[in-house]
Amino acid sequence: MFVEWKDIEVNLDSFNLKLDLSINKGELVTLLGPSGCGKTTALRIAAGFLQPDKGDFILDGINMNKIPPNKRNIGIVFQNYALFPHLNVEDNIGYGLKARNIKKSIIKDEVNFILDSLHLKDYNKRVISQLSGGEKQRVALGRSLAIKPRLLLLDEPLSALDADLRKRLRYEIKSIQEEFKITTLYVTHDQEEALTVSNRIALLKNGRLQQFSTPTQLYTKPKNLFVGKFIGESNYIILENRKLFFRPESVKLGKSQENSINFKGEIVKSEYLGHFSRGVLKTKDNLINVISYNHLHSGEYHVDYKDIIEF
Ligand SMILES: Nc1ncnc2c1ncn2[C@@H]1O[C@H](COP(=O)(O)OP(=O)(O)OP(=O)(O)O)[C@@H](O)[C@H]1O
Repeated sequence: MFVEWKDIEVNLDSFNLKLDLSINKGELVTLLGPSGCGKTTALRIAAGFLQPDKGDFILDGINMNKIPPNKRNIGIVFQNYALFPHLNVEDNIGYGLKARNIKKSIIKDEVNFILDSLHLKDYNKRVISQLSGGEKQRVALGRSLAIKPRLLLLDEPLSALDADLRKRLRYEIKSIQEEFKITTLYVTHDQEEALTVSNRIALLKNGRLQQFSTPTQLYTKPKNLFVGKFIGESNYIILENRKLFFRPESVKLGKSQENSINFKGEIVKSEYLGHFSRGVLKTKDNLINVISYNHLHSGEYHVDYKDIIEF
């Protein structure tokens, strides 16, 4: 394992985090979960801003517990940029290299390479105050990449940006992360962001890891109801004393003969969204969310057993 939170325990006033988590080299892992679940706490342990009460944080085989933040060679990007306003773009990106007394000509080449990768070619002399939010965030990313960190920590890096820009930048972050092959811990409370950028997602609730798996596994094979409901849309109904969980897209039109549960009902709510429709099917006992590529209408529906999880 390249990065490891090993038997970590943190006790804050009214919060307790227990964490065992590891990241492979070159992997992007997202910490996801509702507000207050402990995402930032886990990240602060990695950065060295917080000492765990128990356990070890290990990076590349070395126990980091006693190593101060500035000696860990970890890059961090926060949501609020934290750039130096009095320095231009190239000096911001080259800052960490200059502090390491690296030759000017080497810094220049490195900064240009990074600017190129971040689609910020020729931005060298631009002043920070005149950049857009997205550009500032790319410069912040560039500054962390320049020091060739062993681990990159991204703490809600896109939350200060508008929805469109967030979508564009998350793809950019992913492709840069892959290009630089940089091991990354990404913290977000946005499930869509987590699903699109991650190799694996660690979903936390109240300081406990609920599931650690690929986005597909998390969506299709949630280990408990919390995970199932947190990711995507879902149905959870009780039928003949059985608690059944299934996704709206698993509800299919028509009656099925075998290995499925049949419903008969009326579509009481329906939205046409172009390439698909979303609606609510009212049966005798339940309201069931339905998503379909066809227009929705009242009648017989079924869900195959293979698409149902019993919790
Ligand atoms: N220094 C501290 N002293 C006491 N309690 C703290 C401290 N820092 C954080 N907490 C508490 O620990 C819990 C977890 O906080 P944390 O910031 O890790 O959550 P989070 O998952 O990052 O939430 P958010 O998405 O809102 O940022 C919260 O209940 C918070 O109030």
